[in-house]
Amino acid sequence: MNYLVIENATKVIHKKKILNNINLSLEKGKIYGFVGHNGSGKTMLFRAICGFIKLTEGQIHINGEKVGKDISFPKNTGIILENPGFIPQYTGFKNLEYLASIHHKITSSDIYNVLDLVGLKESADIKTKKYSLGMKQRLGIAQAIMEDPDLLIFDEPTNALDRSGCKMFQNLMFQLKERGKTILIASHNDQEILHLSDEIYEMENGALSKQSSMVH
Ligand SMILES: Nc1ncnc2c1ncn2[C@@H]1O[C@H](COP(=O)(O)OP(=O)(O)OP(=O)(O)O)[C@@H](O)[C@H]1O
Repeated sequence: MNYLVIENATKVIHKKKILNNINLSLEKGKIYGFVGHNGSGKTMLFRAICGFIKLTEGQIHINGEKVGKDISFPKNTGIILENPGFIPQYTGFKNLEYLASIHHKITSSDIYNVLDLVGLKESADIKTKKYSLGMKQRLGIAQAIMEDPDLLIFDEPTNALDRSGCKMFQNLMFQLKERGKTILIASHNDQEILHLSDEIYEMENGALSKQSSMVH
């Protein structure tokens, strides 16, 4: 069974088809790249997968469970949609500790480890109001992966990241893929998408226009 199955996903807002009959079947342990012009519907598709919007037609199943019916939001999912927001007067560590207190899955040392992984070890105890854009993005990546989710959804994950940050992200993605995670990435960085993806989907006017397979 495929891990993530999207059938006839359509979203109409003000009579405009923002998502237009999208059908996709995605497997575990692969990285899927999504490309397309500004406004082509990548973020909206990711929002639908995350259960943040209700589809006008169609359905999405994750690990056999229907989003919006069996589950409101997909369990076990790490998400970056737009620029991650954090509590400015909390340190990087405390922001993650606060978010981790929702599920009680991970310990303080897990949080320090993940901060180390994204290159924020030295900045763990600095308030996020003093973080640069790229540091906040690294913290967003840390937050998305910290509870070791099976599904990862990244919208423009390397925005504002420097070269070492992009490299860190790519290495992390390959490691997570090796461990059987399903990863969706939308990006305008063609090189990055080509390098990372097993399959690339192109979106145009809310529809999937093309698919190309890559072999690593
Ligand atoms: N809340 C909203 N209400 C109405 N229309 C919206 C809303 N949010 C987005 N849209 C429209 O949905 C379409 C798809 O937007 P979306 O953000 O999914 O594009 P995208 O492919 O992620 O673009 P980008 O590359 O700029 O991130 C656009 O035409 C946008 O104007």
